[in-house]
Amino acid sequence: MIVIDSLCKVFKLKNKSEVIALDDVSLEIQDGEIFGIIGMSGAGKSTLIRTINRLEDPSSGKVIIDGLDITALGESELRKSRKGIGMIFQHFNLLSSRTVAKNIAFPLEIAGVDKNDADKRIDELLELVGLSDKKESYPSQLSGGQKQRVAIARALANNPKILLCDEATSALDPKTTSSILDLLKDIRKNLGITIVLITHQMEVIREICDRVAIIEGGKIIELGAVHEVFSNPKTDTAKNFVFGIKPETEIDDLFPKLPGSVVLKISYLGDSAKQPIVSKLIKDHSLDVNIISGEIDQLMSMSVGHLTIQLLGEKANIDAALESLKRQNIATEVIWNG
Ligand SMILES: Nc1ncnc2c1ncn2[C@@H]1O[C@H](COP(=O)(O)OP(=O)(O)OP(=O)(O)O)[C@@H](O)[C@H]1O
Repeated sequence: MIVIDSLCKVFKLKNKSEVIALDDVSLEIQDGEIFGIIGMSGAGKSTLIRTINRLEDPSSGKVIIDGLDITALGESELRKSRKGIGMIFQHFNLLSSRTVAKNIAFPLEIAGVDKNDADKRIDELLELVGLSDKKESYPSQLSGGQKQRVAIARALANNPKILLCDEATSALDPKTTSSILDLLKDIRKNLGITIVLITHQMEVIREICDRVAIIEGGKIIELGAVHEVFSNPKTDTAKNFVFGIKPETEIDDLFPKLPGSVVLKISYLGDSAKQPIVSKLIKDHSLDVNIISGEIDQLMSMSVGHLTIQLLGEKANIDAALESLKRQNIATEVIWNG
């Protein structure tokens, strides 16, 4: 388990001013979990993930991995414990003068692994990432997705228990992103390792994460199972990530401003996503329903539906409909009340 306890990071700038990149962050990440950290640019994502292997030293607070306080380690102990943590990056960071095999060999050489054992391990890793035929290629001869596969193989060379992914798919097109995310899912399933990733793409969180933390201004502002955050985002930032950054004025243009009508966003989970919610509203409460927008997100574990609808009818019927949605645990947010 990774325990991040009251972590703060303050960067002191040359002009004597300070930037608070992490502000009292506490988190627990379970073994075998795929944990996502999402935030806008400058929110503190990179700083946070880099404190887990101490590429960045925190100003205060602790990172404890399987009971070992990483923040208290000296250089040589840190080097040893880093073997248990692999990392991949947005721009792959491969050595351009080395072949694929030699890139993967690099951490094995540093760890002093015998040449025969290293060769065997390289072949296993190439098979795992589906690149056995590219063993003698150079990075410049590979596509972005293939480069990230080499980086993943290299990160896994010393059998780490944790894989840190720093915007690992941000430089890739959607199809390649999907194939890399599938590979990460397989790696978790087959090797049981813990994956911590940072991203600014909600699709990444949706496709592979079990839990997500939303970070803003160096603070965790929302944390929970992905389906919980998707079905009931609480902060404006979370809503923006979940619903997409659609200016209110854009939604405003999509419905007639009829007096007495109410416009609401509803989000519903799993089994309720399969219920005929709209037709029940019409039948049970004698309302007319105008559908303004809607989509269903397929998450790792379940589906979450989002609908923006306008209810038209008697006020008492609208109130009763809102009550019944609440009783069914369907998250609702009134965004316009005529
Ligand atoms: N070495 C540094 N020196 C000074 N300030 C820094 C340094 N590294 C990061 N910061 C500042 O700390 C804050 C958090 O930066 P960080 O890179 O962690 O954010 P991020 O969420 O990863 O952003 P992005 O998605 O743009 O990479 C920002 O205000 C950034 O300018």
